[in-house]
Amino acid sequence: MAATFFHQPAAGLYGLGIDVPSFGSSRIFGKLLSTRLFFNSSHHKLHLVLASISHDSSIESTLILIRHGESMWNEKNLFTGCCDVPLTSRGVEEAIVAGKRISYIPVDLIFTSGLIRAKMTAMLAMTQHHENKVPIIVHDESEQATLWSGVYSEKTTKQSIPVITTWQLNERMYGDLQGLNKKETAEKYGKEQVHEWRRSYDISPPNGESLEMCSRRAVAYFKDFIEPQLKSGKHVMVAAHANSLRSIIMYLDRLTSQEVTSLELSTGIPLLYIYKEGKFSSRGSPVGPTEAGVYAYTQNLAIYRQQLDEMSH
Ligand SMILES: O=C(O)[C@H](O)COP(=O)(O)O
Repeated sequence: MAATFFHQPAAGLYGLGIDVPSFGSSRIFGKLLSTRLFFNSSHHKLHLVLASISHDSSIESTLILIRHGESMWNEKNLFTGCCDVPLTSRGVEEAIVAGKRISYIPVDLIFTSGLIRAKMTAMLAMTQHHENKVPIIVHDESEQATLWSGVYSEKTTKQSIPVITTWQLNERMYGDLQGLNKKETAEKYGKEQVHEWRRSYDISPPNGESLEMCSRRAVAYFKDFIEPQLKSGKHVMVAAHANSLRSIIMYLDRLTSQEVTSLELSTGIPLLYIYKEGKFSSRGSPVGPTEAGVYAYTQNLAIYRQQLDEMSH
């Protein structure tokens, strides 16, 4: 049995992870049952999370998932994976348009990958939000980094949105394909082979991560750090990548490994989910700054929007 302590101060989460080997299994070390004990400092509550979590039926929270805008390697049609390249000017524009589309959807907390294209997308999108809160990247890589980035005004803190960056939401590691041209690679290895590397669930590109491997870290992170926030009523935006998001959507929409192969995500299109009574429901994508889309609004979102409008008049 192994116990690990972990913390995400910005998310108000401290945890003790205990891995218990499942006895009786022939692969005794192969399967682990994970128990987590969470201390949610913002709510001063201790949560023991064992397999399932009790649901507060009054809580409704929103989850926005957004793939980054066009990157400079998307434009050149290169396999990018974990290479850290910025947005093109078109990608910047996409992020701003995405921001307009979600400008009336509440955001209390932002998670991004560790890669600049996702961070840029989140920050640019938030410049359009009607609540005018300031997204601030949390630096907790060392004690000193935490100390030196302290904010000492309660009022300013209330007007801020913590942005938590984490490698677990990074794009799948594309192995030996990183930096290669997608079209040329298809010509060299055949369209079918390349399609298999790009879209199959459990086949990995040479020396890279399959979607299944990517989902093991991205979905685990989602369950351990993002879901508890939604369950406590926080509204969350996640800015990440085609494949880390495909794996999270596979989990949220309960897609099979077959169904996920045809899931494609465009750059810069925000997707909205509502968390309520222990369930996630997809509400599609908000259409624009003045229109949320027929399926997007819940009553709570409509009230939030009305309050923002009243504040600005
Ligand atoms: O990493 C990349 O090249 C893209 O962001 C995603 O690529 P894919 O569509 O080949 O999975």
